[in-house]
Amino acid sequence: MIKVAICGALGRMGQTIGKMVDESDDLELVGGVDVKAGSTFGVEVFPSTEIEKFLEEKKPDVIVDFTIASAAVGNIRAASKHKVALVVGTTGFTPEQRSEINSMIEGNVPAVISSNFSVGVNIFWKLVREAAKRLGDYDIEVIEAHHHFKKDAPSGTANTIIDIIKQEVGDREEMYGRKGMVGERGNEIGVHVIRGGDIVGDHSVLFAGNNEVIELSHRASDRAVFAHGVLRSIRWVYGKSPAVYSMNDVLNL
Ligand SMILES: NC(=O)C1=CN([C@@H]2O[C@H](COP(=O)(O)OP(=O)(O)OC[C@H]3O[C@@H](n4cnc5c(N)ncnc54)[C@H](O)[C@@H]3O)[C@@H](O)[C@H]2O)C=CC1
Ligand SMILES: O=C(O)C1=N[C@H](C(=O)O)C[C@H](O)C1
Repeated sequence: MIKVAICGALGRMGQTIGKMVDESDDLELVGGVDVKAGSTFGVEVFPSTEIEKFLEEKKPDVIVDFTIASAAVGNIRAASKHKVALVVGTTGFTPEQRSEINSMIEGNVPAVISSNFSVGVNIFWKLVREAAKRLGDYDIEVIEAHHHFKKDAPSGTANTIIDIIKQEVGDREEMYGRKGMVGERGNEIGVHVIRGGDIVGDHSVLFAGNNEVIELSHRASDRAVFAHGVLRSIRWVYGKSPAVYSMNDVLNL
């Protein structure tokens, strides 16, 4: 059995992942960490101030982090110090935070980091790359929509979409919305963020040219789609060599 712990255990994703781990035959949920102590699926949740005590007592094989960027950096630091493998889904990192995370992980622990653990989104990203390779002269717009409670914008998935597009078409300015007399469109990437209701996670990319538009879209209907990818990543990362990995490694894409 692989021993699993969850940082953000009492959150939306923490609860979804915890349920799936609890129901699995080969993974054991040994505990969680959250802002306040509590319990989840019959195991203890330690307060975030006691994460090192938690790691020393529960000795997980893999720790999953779905918290908030400012917290995840500290959680990853503790896991790396205690040589615990990582699966990190938290988004909203600054470039500086991402660089610090990579340096803490390299040489210490194996870690799968992804802004989106859905298999479908990882295939969607490949389709976006193929389209961007061939439609660089089209006007490109990125749209994402999420639930009322999401704290970061644009989504980590949308940021990954933008990174992929830039890798294929070259560096372009990002234009977050438009208002007033903005004049003729420039060679920017338009980015539009929708927040409302209980939208799980929708992403679209428009390639708009003369007389045609190609639209690529992905829609998540339940957080279980992310949790499935997380469990695949837990099973994959266990025993791997220390390095930063992505879902491309887990899915062999
Ligand atoms: N990569 C992916 O596939 C996905 C990523 N996410 C990302 O996961 C993160 C969490 O999303 P949700 O679960 O919806 O948020 P949430 O707000 O429901 O849960 C976050 C949890 O982390 C806890 N927390 C805050 N600081 C902490 C700390 N220092 N230590 C431990 N726990 C702490 C909060 O109390 C809360 O329970 C967000 O960044 C979101 O963008 C969400 C879904 C899928
Ligand atoms: O906060 C969420 O809910 C999600 N966040 C991730 C992101 O920021 O891309 C992944 C998914 O879209 C759900």
